[in-house]
Amino acid sequence: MQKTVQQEEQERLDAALRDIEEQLRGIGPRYTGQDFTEQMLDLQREERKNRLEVARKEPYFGRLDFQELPQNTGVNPGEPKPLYIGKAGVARNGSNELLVIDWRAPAASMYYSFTGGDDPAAYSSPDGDVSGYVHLKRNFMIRGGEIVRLVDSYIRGQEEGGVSDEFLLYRLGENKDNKLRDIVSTIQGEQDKIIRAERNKALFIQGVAGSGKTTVALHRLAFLLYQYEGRIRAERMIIFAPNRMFLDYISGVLPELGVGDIGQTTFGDWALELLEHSVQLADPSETMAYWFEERRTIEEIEASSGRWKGSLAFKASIDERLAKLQESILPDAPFVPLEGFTLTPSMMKEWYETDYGDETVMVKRDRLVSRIKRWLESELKHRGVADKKKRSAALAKLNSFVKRIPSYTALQLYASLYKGKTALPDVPKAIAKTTSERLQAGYAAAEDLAPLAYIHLKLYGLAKPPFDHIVIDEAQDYSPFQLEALRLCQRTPSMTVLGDLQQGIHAYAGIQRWSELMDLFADGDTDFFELNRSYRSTMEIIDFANYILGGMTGGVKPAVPVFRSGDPVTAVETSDEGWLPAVSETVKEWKAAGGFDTISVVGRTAKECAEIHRYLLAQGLEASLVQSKQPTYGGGLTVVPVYLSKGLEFDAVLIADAGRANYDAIDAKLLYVGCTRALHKLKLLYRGERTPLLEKWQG
Ligand SMILES: Nc1ncnc2c1ncn2[C@@H]1O[C@H](COP(=O)(O)OP(=O)(O)OP(=O)(O)O)[C@@H](O)[C@H]1O
Repeated sequence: MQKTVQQEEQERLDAALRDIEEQLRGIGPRYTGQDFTEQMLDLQREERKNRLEVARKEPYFGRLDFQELPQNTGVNPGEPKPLYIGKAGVARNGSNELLVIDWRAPAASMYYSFTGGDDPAAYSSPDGDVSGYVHLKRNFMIRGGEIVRLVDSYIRGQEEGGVSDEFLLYRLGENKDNKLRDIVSTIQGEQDKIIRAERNKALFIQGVAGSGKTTVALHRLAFLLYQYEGRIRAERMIIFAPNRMFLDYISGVLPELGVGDIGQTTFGDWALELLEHSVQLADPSETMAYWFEERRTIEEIEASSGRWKGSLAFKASIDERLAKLQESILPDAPFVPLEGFTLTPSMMKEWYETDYGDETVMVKRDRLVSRIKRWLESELKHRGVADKKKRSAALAKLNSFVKRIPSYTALQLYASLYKGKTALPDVPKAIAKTTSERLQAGYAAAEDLAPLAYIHLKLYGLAKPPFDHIVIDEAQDYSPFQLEALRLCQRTPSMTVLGDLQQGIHAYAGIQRWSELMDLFADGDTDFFELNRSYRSTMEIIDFANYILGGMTGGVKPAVPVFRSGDPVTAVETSDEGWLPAVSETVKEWKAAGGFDTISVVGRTAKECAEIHRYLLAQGLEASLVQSKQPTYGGGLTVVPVYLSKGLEFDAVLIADAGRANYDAIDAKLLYVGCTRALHKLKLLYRGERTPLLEKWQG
């Protein structure tokens, strides 16, 4: 009897797994001796073992049959060869022949970029461009050594010749837990272009909610490490995310891709470390409370201190102050510690400018001071000055001379911008007052950290090696000044900067246009990508979210759904008394239906969430409340303020109260963020009048 495709593939999988097991058995115990060569060999064995262990779980997820065309015409192409593509490349035991090719390898790029049709496909390899025909694209889902799903998304010469989305749709239809996952088996062409984009540029990615920005950035790191092995190091890459909970949420992806050691931080934590914790961060929940717990007007947002301090105009004032400081370092009078001893200003200038050329201003200043001290010691010795009195008079003169050479910490210089004679004339009075008081109490607000970090870097430089690559997530919330500070930590721009202007809910601190950030770089050092397809939510949810943004001006781009249909979105009115029972009933109903692993009740404010949370607990529901300083997100049933839900996703979302009192016309972005967290199910309750954003919605 003829074997089915599934049986043939299962046999091949069994053989691959046997090979992998055999190789794993062949790796002996770890070397613990002192021999350096043996230690290096041991490290290589460990790396191989890690790769094999990744492969043992799921050796591959795809197969591409490729018939390479010879470079010189007239020669017949060979037979199509199957390429099995997995998370980790594995060679056959005892040979160089590849059992599985790594998803990041040049040939594997066709698996992602090939869109069907009879024309040749191509990829770039280190030996030049390779082209040929794709005959088959097959997707597998392998669990516990068994092929549980096999889908051919392209067979040459069959049907319409396009690549089908069936496998992608199947994956998108799955439930989510409390961690973001890798997507190697279903990376889409437009995402693959970003992942494989060249290294020495600042890539800016504008992507709608759920377009895979965060996921793509993480895959890009894994790609860069593979492609530029030895030239880019994991310890010199860093990911900036908005908060600790978000970092916890994304923390699974890189290990799944076999990548470790990449720093993950928030701008605040990074800046505080750079400043050696010379200042404490004021509680960010106060800022959140100010902007989100009460109503704020557009005028208040535009006049916010965060916007002002994040601006390039403020940076220009700081640059001027730094230039003045630089000029004031060199003494213009000679140093005469004793009669007949003279150190001329021109000598000091020569040391300062020639000997310490590229160092930052305070480093140069400190070296100059040490040099003056050494000069005095050697003069005293040289001229045989033994008299104690004379020596101590000379040292006293030295002390008063060097004291006059200005010395600043970042904090001192920053504080001087707001107070006293040195205050900048153009700082708005209210900003100067609150900032000064805060700094005096030993605290900085988030908005102070970019200028502080920038000043520190300009004064003292970077104590650590520069970053090889920087990822900034939710970059629409960054000010130009923040990015400028990070730019100082790199020799060449190599960044992935991603965000969504349509989710720019921290408008009091962030940007309105990407050009505000892109203009910081030289022409040719940036690239811009747009991701408009949304993979997270069903068509119904995306259409609804697009509707919310529909009334907004300013080049809003609707998200394009993948053709995945689900339940219609509903909006239900409740009375004040019936509101909390309605929230709890909905949750109970969803739990009883059993179709969702993660459910979220999204509230407008922390206060509203606390109220809902208490009620749900009293109803015997196990719910957790997300708060602003939370380090982890546990999944299950959560109650979360809408402004903290950004970046997360849930199988089902209930917007607790979409009434007018909660979401006014200016809150479109906030409601959009809340609604686009949902994968499969979205419902809104509202008390009293509906938000004007949904006034004409026919749901
Ligand atoms: N190619 C893909 N295949 C399968 N799933 C994908 C793909 N691209 C994205 N996803 C899924 O879509 C969801 C959204 O991804 P991600 O959180 O990275 O998007 P985002 O653009 O950062 O979203 P947001 O701006 O809303 O935070 C995730 O569940 C991710 O696994």
